[in-house]
Amino acid sequence: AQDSGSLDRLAGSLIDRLDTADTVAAIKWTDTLRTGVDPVIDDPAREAAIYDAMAQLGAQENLPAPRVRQVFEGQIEASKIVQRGLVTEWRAGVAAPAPAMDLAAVRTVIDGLNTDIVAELAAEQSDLTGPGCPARITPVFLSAAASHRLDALHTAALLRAVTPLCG
Ligand SMILES: C=C(O[C@@H]1C=C(C(=O)O)C=C[C@H]1O)C(=O)O
Repeated sequence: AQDSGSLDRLAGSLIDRLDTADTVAAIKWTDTLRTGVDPVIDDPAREAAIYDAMAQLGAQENLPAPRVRQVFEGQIEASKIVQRGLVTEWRAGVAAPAPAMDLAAVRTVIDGLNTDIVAELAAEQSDLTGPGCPARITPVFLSAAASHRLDALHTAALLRAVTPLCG
């Protein structure tokens, strides 16, 4: 697809997924306030389950497993950039928001967005290949970041999420 409307949809899904990091961080921080145990940002078992499920889903769309893996590494690392950044602010005394849902519920939201991202990757294959890809997609994502009023932390994380899209 050549219209940037569909790249906008992919940008929206990446930003929606990044938004979930705020909720996940607030859940983990609330646990920390209750238990005194440092928040654990990394959950390797959950990450492995995502990589497996998305590789299988991608295969149905003819997306190579290494490509799907790289894209989701980008999404997961981006989430962790936001979570670590927010926890650092909260540790420094900034008030954390009360989480709007529990971890199981937000993970269900993330699962849905993961599925959307695979479908959009498959649909946008032609826009996401070739040497012109970074120059073509970066402005779309930066303008989506601006229109969603992402702060510096979320914009930096979004760029991490965008980096592996060109493949
Ligand atoms: C979002 C979470 O935090 C981290 C990021 C993940 C992700 O982006 O999917 C998965 C597991 C954790 O390493 C979570 O724990 O669910």
